[in-house]
Amino acid sequence: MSLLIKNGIIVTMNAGREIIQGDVYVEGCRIKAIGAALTLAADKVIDAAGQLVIPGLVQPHIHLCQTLFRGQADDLELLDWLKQKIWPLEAAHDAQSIYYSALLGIGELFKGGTTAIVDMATVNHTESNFQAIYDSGIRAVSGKCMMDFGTDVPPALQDTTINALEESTELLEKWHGAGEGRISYAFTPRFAVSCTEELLTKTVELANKYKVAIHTHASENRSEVEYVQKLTGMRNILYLDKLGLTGPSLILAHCIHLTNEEMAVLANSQTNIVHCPSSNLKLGSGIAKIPELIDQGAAVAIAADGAPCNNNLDGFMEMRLAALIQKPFYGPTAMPANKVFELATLGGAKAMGLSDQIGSIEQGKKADIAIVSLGDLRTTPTAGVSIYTQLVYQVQSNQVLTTIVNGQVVMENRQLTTINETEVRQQANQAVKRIAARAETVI
Ligand SMILES: Nc1nc2[nH]cnc2c(=O)[nH]1
Repeated sequence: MSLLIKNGIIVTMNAGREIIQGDVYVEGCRIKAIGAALTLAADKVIDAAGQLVIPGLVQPHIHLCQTLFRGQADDLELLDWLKQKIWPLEAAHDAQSIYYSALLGIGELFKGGTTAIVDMATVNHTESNFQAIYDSGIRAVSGKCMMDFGTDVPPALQDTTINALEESTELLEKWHGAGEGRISYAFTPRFAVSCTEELLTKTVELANKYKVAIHTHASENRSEVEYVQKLTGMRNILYLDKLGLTGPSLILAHCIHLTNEEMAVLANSQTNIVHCPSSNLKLGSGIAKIPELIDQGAAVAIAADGAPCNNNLDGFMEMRLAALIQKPFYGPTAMPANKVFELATLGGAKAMGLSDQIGSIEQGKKADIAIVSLGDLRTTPTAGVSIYTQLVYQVQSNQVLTTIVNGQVVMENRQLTTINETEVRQQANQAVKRIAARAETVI
């Protein structure tokens, strides 16, 4: 299958950050040629005249299993939000509800131009989560959430250490590399609050053995950090570092409450930090010191987190917020639009360990692309306006017309092609009622 995207404004994000007026030719899953007026025949031609052709957004911290809980857990701080709402709801999931929760999330992500994610599933029915990832066509790193500790964790979500690791390894063996390499496995211990030292240590051993990533939450909330300090006698990041949970194959969500020493550890080890501005504001967690981390050379990406702490999975909203929230602290020059767009594309690709595959539109890279209309009042005028300004401050996700992952068109003219939107909405509405009845949580 070949695809020719014609006459677009191609925001390449290549090393020279070239913006090229022209065409992108895709063969199979890869970008084969970029240039003005390519004369290659293709199975399918998309006219992108006057539209932006951008690398798909990469969001390396999502909880697809939580999409079904959107709107059901407002106005709580992290640990109460987990204990009172999210854990009981996750514990009440069944295989079918996970499947539709994931498809609901992925459909929303495609409609907002996100082509790749790192996802933390829940403890049970992880197969269904992977099945939805597989069926939808999204590029994803995902893993079974592991928890083996904590009095407030519902029994249904608490594994033994050995069980958490064995089940994760079985899933890895089945799903790592599936979908022609579109799917990767990551070990995903939830956070230091609900994982024993043994689980974390063995996770590192297994991740090294299988050469896969580890994804976890870290230093998101003040009480979380205090709890870990009480438990271990150490600051959270220093504890994770001691156990081997820092470095380029680590993807740490949030990283808000950090000492200078912890910031240096993260930057020097090239640990991937995923900034989730909406979630951090909504849960009242705080504001990560992203400009300082960037100045120290840290690896930073941007993501929406799960639906119940956001309540959207919208990469454009996250970019805008990531730019705006730092300016009162660091001044208006902090987080310029071109830098923010870089974090949302190349930064995410790096976090996923896929810098050589995605994050930019370059010959030989995987065809993960979004086509964005500028034909909207909010993106007018265009003359003299930086493309990055448009993308970060003005474009809204409903201006994404077409989304392509691995050369497959997963949304065209705002119609999803791999997901039946009507069915997913119906199933999601039914499933959430089932879960409510089981969860004994007021929904
Ligand atoms: N935002 C967020 N933080 C967490 N920390 C541990 N679990 C979670 C979760 O599900 N969401």
